[in-house]
Amino acid sequence: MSTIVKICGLKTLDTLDTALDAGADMVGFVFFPKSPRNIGLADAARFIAHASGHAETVALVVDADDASIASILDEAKPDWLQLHGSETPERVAEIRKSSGKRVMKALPIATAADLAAIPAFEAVADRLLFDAKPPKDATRPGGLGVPFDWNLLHGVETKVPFMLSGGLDPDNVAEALRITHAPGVDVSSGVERAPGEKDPDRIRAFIRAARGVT
Ligand SMILES: O=C(O)c1ccccc1N[C@@H]1O[C@H](COP(=O)(O)O)[C@@H](O)[C@H]1O
Repeated sequence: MSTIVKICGLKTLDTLDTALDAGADMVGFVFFPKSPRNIGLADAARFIAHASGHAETVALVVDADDASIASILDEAKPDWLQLHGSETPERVAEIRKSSGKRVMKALPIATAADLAAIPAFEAVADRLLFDAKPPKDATRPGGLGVPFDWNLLHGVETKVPFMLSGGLDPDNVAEALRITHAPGVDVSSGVERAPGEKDPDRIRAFIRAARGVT
């Protein structure tokens, strides 16, 4: 089956169109003010409406409260919520139930011990996202362009599908897929020319490489 590809942190209609035309399965919009990819509700609503029917749309939030989630759902209407903070399994279950949306929970990975979180989260999420654990002084929990040791995922089986992220780019995604057999990949920094500024050529190259087309 073809690898699911998500391009995250889109902020312009042009780069959204590049991702859609290149065949992205999922497109992500970041609702986190400290991120260089943070997007306003009005733009997100416009872009999500534009992408609807062409790719699944994802709203990325970090430890968001109920009111913030409600306004994203009301105005932007994404298909998925990506929970990229330190949400507990109970909070993930609550958000999934109250939103009625599919929920992807990001799990920070640095060592094999971090995989112990899988059972609690696979019971409450529709999809897991394995991302590199951020350094303690990081200003955001993801989107840092840093990979983790993909060999940690060797032989890992999950009850719900998972995606791989963290420092992926057009040059390393094929190797990451070879090692992890991930059903899907998610990228942000690796398809940018500067933080928050997507590069159309890199978006196209990433999708080609993830699909095994060079
Ligand atoms: O992209 C961001 O700025 C971001 C902010 C806060 C949480 C997550 C964020 N991005 C997600 O992080 C991973 C890895 O990104 P990268 O490819 O290493 O830059 C990815 O899932 C993004 O969706």
